[in-house]
Amino acid sequence: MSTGTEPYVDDVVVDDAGQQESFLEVENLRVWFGTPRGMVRAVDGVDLQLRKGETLGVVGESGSGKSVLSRAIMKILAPNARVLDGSRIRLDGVDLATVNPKKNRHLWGVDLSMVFQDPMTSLTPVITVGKQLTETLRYHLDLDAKAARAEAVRLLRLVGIPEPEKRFDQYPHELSGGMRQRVTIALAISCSPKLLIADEPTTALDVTVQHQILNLLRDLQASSGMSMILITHDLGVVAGRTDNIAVMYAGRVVEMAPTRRLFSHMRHPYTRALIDAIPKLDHPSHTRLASIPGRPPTIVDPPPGCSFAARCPSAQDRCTKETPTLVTTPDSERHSAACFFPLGTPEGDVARRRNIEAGVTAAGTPVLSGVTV
Ligand SMILES: Nc1ncnc2c1ncn2[C@@H]1O[C@H](COP(=O)(O)OP(=O)(O)OP(=O)(O)O)[C@@H](O)[C@H]1O
Repeated sequence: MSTGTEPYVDDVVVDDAGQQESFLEVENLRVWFGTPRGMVRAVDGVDLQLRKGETLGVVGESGSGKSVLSRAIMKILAPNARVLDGSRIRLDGVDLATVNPKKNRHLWGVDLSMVFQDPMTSLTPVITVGKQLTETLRYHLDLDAKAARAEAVRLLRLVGIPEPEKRFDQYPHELSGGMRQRVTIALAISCSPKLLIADEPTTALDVTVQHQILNLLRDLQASSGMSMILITHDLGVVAGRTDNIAVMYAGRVVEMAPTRRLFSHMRHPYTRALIDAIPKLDHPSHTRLASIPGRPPTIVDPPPGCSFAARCPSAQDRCTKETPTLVTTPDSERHSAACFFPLGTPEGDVARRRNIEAGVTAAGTPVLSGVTV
């Protein structure tokens, strides 16, 4: 596995072609939750960009803030959430903080749409599949009953539901889990959203159905040109299906890069640990992330320093005192990492080698056996 710094020809081409404006811009987003234990810093200074028609994968362990990030973009945060001053989310040039509650209904469905892990979150159990679709279509697109029915059947067919006329009159519980998720996708795309957020859309499904649903999302994205954020624990899911990947850890993005580049030139030791934990890279779409030794840090009043320092084989004294920010890599302006000792740099390689030889990091934590330079 190369962690060298030489630029990839493909990546340079992507960079050159990538001068178009960002469609979604998230800037210094901080979402904290008031709890009896203190302030939970679920999202703590996230910067992201997504261009029109692109798919961004957001990957990280449980609790890293992926869902809170997507809910902040959708403006559906829990009541105890506090979005801190200075946070900014712009969609197609519009600052979402300036969209008033009345206009949120237009935002949901027409501009932004979401597919959740559990289809029953988005489907109402006591209303037929067809009625749920036609109500959405009539509300947002002002279609009459006949046109809405025809469009609903077309959408059910588009998402691969057999005998859509028959399914139209069925209730969600009469469908399999995979079919229910197809219905939620039909609902989510019914008003041609500009951005679709799919939050762990296949976690509740068996492997074969997972593939079908992910491929369906990919095909719909490609044919419609919408932008998509695919949130997952599963690096295999994002490996073949995204343009860029953002790796999240403890409420922050610690690395962001074009997908191929992230796998070949990862800079952050956490990204490397995630990739190393995959048993078979040649079959990534079947592979779930293995857990990384140690536990993510507390996000209630976190100590100073890099949040990954206690688990990081490259950690130095500095990492426990100062918090690294995302810095663009010298060889690709679309690749950034938040690390004082990035992989593939002389200082990063020296730090890692020294720690491995000593068996302990300068931050005082043991380096586990099996970790390589
Ligand atoms: N309403 C809330 N009140 C307090 N803490 C919350 C609330 N919602 C989320 N959190 C906390 O915010 C952190 C980030 O949660 P989030 O659901 O975004 O993680 P995630 O990366 O999506 O994890 P998973 O993959 O398990 O869903 C977690 O520590 C979670 O417990």
